[in-house]
Amino acid sequence: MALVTVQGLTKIFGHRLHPVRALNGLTFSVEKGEFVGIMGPSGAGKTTLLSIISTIDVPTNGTVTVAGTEVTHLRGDKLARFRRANLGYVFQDFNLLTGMTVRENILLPLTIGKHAVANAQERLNAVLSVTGLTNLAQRYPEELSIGQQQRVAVARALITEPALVFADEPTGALDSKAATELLRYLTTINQEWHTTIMMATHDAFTASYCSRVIFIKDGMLFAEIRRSGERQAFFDAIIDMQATIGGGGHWHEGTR
Ligand SMILES: Nc1ncnc2c1ncn2[C@@H]1O[C@H](COP(=O)(O)OP(=O)(O)OP(=O)(O)O)[C@@H](O)[C@H]1O
Repeated sequence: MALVTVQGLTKIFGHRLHPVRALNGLTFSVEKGEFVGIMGPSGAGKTTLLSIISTIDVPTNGTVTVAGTEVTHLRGDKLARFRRANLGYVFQDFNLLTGMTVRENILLPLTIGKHAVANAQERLNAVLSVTGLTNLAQRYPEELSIGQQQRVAVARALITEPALVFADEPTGALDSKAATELLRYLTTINQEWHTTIMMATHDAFTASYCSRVIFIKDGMLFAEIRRSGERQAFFDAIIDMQATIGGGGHWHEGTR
């Protein structure tokens, strides 16, 4: 069953005299339980696409349906409730609050949810465990490595048990060891918790952890490839597709 359906999505930025067509009639869907990578050369529209599916921005035309709800027209309280119930966000720069412990940062989305959550401690223990942070819960973000900080951001995204998690360049700030670690945790979350993940990335190594990669160029669907066997073979196929799609050297190619 499709968890996400994107239909004829178009986004035009800017002035009427100088419009920038960031998305140009994109149509695709994502099944429940998929781990989908969004790739494309710089300026292809990856961030714009994720922003619209994740309800941070609105399209100029087209629709996005998530878990049976058309999200493109949600506003105000309804939108806030929908996000809290269904969506989790992981950004490149983590956005952790420095004056709060790891535990407090992770629990924050539940606190914002106004009503007390009965099984908050249970959920906290589960997300700490699945992100390998159980022994670091009382630390402050500045006492953690960059990779551990990014895992706190993942744990925070998971605390509300969202069906769908968005990650925009989640390994962008990490060295290769921390990136590999994070990707293994994301894989576990996807496979054991069946959380659907949509991840924009430039990096072929990062994308090779996905089950499917959608390539966009100039705001349009260019190709998609599915992983069927070993990760290394998928990585090679992604590299080949990057070469095919071109993009004037604007890829930050994975070399790991
Ligand atoms: N707020 C905005 N106003 C005007 N143009 C914008 C805005 N946001 C994005 N764009 C343009 O839309 C196009 C797509 O941008 P987007 O950031 O989605 O691409 P991307 O694939 O994420 O690129 P990158 O890999 O470099 O982050 C680009 O041409 C960009 O300049």
